[in-house]
Amino acid sequence: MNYILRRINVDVAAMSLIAAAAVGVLCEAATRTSLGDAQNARECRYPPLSSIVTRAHIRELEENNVVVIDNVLSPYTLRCARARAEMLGSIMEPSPNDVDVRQDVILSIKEDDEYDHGDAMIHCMRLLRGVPHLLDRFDYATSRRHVVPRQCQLALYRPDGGSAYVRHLDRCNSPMVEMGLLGWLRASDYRHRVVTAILYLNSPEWTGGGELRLFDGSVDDDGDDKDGDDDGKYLDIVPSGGRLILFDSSRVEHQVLASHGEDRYALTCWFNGDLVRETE
Ligand SMILES: O=C(O)CCC(=O)C(=O)O
Ligand SMILES: [Fe+2]
Repeated sequence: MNYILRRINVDVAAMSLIAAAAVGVLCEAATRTSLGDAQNARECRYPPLSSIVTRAHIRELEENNVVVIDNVLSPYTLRCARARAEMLGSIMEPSPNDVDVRQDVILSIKEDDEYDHGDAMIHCMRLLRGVPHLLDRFDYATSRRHVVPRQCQLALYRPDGGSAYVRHLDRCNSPMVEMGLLGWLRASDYRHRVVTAILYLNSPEWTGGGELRLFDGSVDDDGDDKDGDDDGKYLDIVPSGGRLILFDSSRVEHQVLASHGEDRYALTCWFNGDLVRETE
């Protein structure tokens, strides 16, 4: 009898431990976010951006799901920001994604990092982070109540012919049943992405490949199904230095092609928010 009671106690203790551990893992997943210190659009207002991103650009973003704006940096600012990116290159690391998915190295940077990024890189971060304020000001119809992360992603694709990023969507639209509860909870930051903003820090006359290939029904007009495969039509964006691209994170599938000749740098910020229309 004593033996049975002891055995039950051990089993109950073991089950309680397992349940507590499971709850702990789920709580960690549910509360995991890099947006804890994010700001609202108004707090990130950046006046120099008002002369770069216009009402017409926001209308174009609504209509085509993408807009490309060139020469947003002066040659001097671009050179300084590029120099800063190159300095950071040595401490950039592969992303936690599967190595089959992307082969770039990345670094999360923000204005108040312990090391000073210099005026040019800070200007670039402020330009990107200022975008949601203009989305609001010009009544962007696709999403609202934007959340602006403090951090931007600096990415480097080395010109090794193999560093690329497979076709993907920046917003996670996969249902819980497909991802599993844990993966789904962990992806909460990605489930609310609405707009992607990328600023390229390469030469303005870049010829090193590394195009950003956009797949999207509404950009087909300019796209060209060059290889005739079943990928459908696409639009290739050359990552020229000083080029800013905004696209709908919930709709525009894209991939990065391999570059050659030179290191390819991109600074990216993803904005979360509430989609006004549901994704199909
Ligand atoms: O660098 C680019 O052009 C796009 C990178 C990208 O798709 C991403 O980091 O999610
Ligand atoms: Fe992406």
